[in-house]
Amino acid sequence: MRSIPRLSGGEERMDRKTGSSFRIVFRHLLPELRPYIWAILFSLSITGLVISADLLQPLLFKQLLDAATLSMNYPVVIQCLLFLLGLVCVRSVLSYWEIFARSKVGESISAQLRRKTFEHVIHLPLPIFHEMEDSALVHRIMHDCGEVGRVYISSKLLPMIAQVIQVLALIGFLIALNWQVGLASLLVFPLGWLISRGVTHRSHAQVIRLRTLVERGHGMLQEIFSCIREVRAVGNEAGEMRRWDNWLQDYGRVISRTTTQHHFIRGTLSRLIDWIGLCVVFGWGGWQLLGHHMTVGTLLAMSLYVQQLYTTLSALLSGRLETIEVANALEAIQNILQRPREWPDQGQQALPAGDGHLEFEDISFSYQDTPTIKQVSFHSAPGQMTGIVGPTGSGKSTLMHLCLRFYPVAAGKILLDGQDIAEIAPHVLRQHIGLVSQDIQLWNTTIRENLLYGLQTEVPWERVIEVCQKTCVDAFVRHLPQEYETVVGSRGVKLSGGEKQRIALARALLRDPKILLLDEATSALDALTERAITNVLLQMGEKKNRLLVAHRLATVQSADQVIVIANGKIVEAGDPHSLYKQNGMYATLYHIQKLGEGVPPRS
Ligand SMILES: Nc1ncnc2c1ncn2[C@@H]1O[C@H](COP(=O)(O)OP(=O)(O)OP(=O)(O)O)[C@@H](O)[C@H]1O
Repeated sequence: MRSIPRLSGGEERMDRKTGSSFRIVFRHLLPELRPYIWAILFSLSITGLVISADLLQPLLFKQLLDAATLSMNYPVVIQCLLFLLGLVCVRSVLSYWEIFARSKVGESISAQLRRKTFEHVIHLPLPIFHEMEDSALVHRIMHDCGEVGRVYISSKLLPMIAQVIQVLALIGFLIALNWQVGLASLLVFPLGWLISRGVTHRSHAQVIRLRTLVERGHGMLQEIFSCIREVRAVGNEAGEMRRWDNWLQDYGRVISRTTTQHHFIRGTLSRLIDWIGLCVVFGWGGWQLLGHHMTVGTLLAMSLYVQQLYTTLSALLSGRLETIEVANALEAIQNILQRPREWPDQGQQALPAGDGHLEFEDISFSYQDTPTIKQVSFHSAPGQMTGIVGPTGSGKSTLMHLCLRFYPVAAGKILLDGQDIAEIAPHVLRQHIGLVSQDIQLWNTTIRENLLYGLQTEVPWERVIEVCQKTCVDAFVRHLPQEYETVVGSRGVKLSGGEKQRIALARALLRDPKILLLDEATSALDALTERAITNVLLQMGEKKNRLLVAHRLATVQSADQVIVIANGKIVEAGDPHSLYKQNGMYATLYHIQKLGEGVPPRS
């Protein structure tokens, strides 16, 4: 049997993270960066110009001060001042374009990653959606992909490349101006690097914990808001508040530690190194100045270079934390992208010729390791209505889902017009099977758009109205202020259960499928509406193959055959009348439901 792949949760994934974050980032990011190579080069060349302006500035100050203090050459002073003013203006313009180019690359990569991940996720097999929280998938696509492109690439990675070049150039300038003072000022760097390494190492665990916490917080909120009726109904607002308070406490603890460490590296530590560096320059430089081995201009230029150097270095060092974060985000995205898709376009691209003859041949299926369907065999022909009844949890819905290839069968075959459905491409198969499931999902849009959702061909509006009249949709829609343009709310919250069922039924019929699968599709309807809809289903008798799961035996009274399932096995099968006469499970269910107070169904 094909096993259903497991997708590990956030915590599990974080714990097994090893190796250098930089290696992970580069391995996963290089292929994403390739299409933007020209934009990146453009951005880097502008950054190069900005850095050149920054490097030129202390030299101009040196020139200015030396001209003023040594030779009293005021025209040179004025020239230097004007040049400095021009340089600041040019640098500002360049800086705008630098940020623009970087943001463009970052945003484009975020969009590309989001598209790729969404495209992959939407094709993942259903079991993955059962195992993974929706909020985790949303977090991957919205937060992680954004973090990688918008935050990391545009604000960290591209500047980091430039910063490395800038550091090398600054060291060169310092040594060129005065190699002894220059080298001495660099001695502070290893100290800063060691401290930052220690802090970063400790921060790693915090960063991982923070990510997991944020994801859990999103999941909790999503769950509470989507179950708000249940929360209200049992009056558990205070309980949810306590849950949320606990989360806030945990989050507060971790975020304050992470932020402190982050600011410690960025602020305190960098300022400390900065100060020590300046002390070295001014101490030794001042000494040299007194001995006339250095000019005031050189001392000022060196102090400005040292400041630039340590600001750049601290930015580089703090980038390590973001690199850890983004490595985690990239691993999480890869974890999804590596999952195999749902039988990618495998199988025949056309249905076999036929009217929709369905045959279950010795089907068995398990969710994980729990056998759910056990050697089920039956067939249903076009024009037939097959009722499927049985105790709750016996596997009725699962049978419907197997028809749609939501899961692969473990043993046996389901044949559609003689062709094993495992050989038909899922999207082709599903175009010809209409499903109305127990758990009806409507989109937060108009009734009209919900009715037309997913239709591959244009359907005339008259046909839509005709179907809506038959399925009793039109009757209630006409009473709504905006009729078919009424927005139904999130998951159809503004409609009653029965109204949602009618819309779902109309939507399935509009697809004009060969096979119609109705899983408790009329359970929320009143007896009169249910009868009206059952009549419609009966009228479709000449063409369609209809499978009807129902708890109310009245729903399957007119079925051509009824399959009774218990514990994943067929225990009885036949037409309703003969089943009743067998005095087995069907008859027991029948009596329990007191259908007609013991009057047998029509023969
Ligand atoms: N995604 C899933 N993962 C694991 N087990 C599942 C999953 N879906 C259903 N099951 C289990 O499989 C069994 C059959 O479920 P199924 O929904 O097919 O029953 P059913 O007969 O349609 O029930 P009901 O009449 O209550 O709708 C149940 O025991 C259920 O708990």
